[in-house]
Amino acid sequence: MSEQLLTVADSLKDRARAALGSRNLILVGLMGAGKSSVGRIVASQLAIPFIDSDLEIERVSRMTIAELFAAYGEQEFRALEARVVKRLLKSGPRVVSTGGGAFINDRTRKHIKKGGLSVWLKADLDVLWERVNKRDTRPLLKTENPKQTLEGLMNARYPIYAQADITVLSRDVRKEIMADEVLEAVIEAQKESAAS
Ligand SMILES: Nc1ncnc2c1ncn2[C@@H]1O[C@H](COP(=O)(O)OP(=O)(O)OP(=O)(O)O)[C@@H](O)[C@H]1O
Ligand SMILES: O=C(O)C1=C[C@@H](O)[C@@H](O)[C@H](O)C1
Ligand SMILES: [Mg+2]
Repeated sequence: MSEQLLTVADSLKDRARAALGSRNLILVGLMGAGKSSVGRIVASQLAIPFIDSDLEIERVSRMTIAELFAAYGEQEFRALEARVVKRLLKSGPRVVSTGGGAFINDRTRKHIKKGGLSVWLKADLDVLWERVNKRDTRPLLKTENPKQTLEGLMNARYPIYAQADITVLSRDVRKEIMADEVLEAVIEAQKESAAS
């Protein structure tokens, strides 16, 4: 990388870090959108802690998400998710990647709206399907036609994800590029809110 390009990359991180301040950055969106993998890179670029709410739920419960769904059902899982997300957002700055249904739950969405800047990683069906069909760990997709189920979730959830502060299109490009686009969007959002 040339010296000039290095400077541009550094200033992107620095400017995004300054724009975020002490707020949390919370990634929302459907399964496979890249919340966990892109979130981890964004946190490392900003040099702030990264936490994945699904992993935190598994850590505190000492069960996998699939086990939690099987043992207690989705409603109990959502109640636990709401408590965990609320706690994770108590202090900042952090990057918090949420589970796909977190922002859809009214209680959890309130915690997210109050707890920082939310970013929806929005992807189309084929991108999501290409990514999620490789693993069968997601309880909501254990259906006869998981691609159709995913499409149904998109239709039901996209109007709600659209309430996030920022939307970034999650495409078939390298995760590092997606992370840079999130940083750029954070800077833009701060400029817009300062101007209004
Ligand atoms: N930009 C990308 N390019 C290629 N592969 C990607 C990209 N983003 C994510 N992936 C891959 O897609 C899969 C799903 O990504 P990830 O786990 O980050 O999604 P998620 O939004 O956290 O999903 P979930 O809601 O199920 O936790 C992973 O295997 C990841 O490596
Ligand atoms: O989209 C969803 O509702 C979910 C997504 C995953 O991240 C997990 O939180 C769980 O499998 C539920
Ligand atoms: Mg994830």
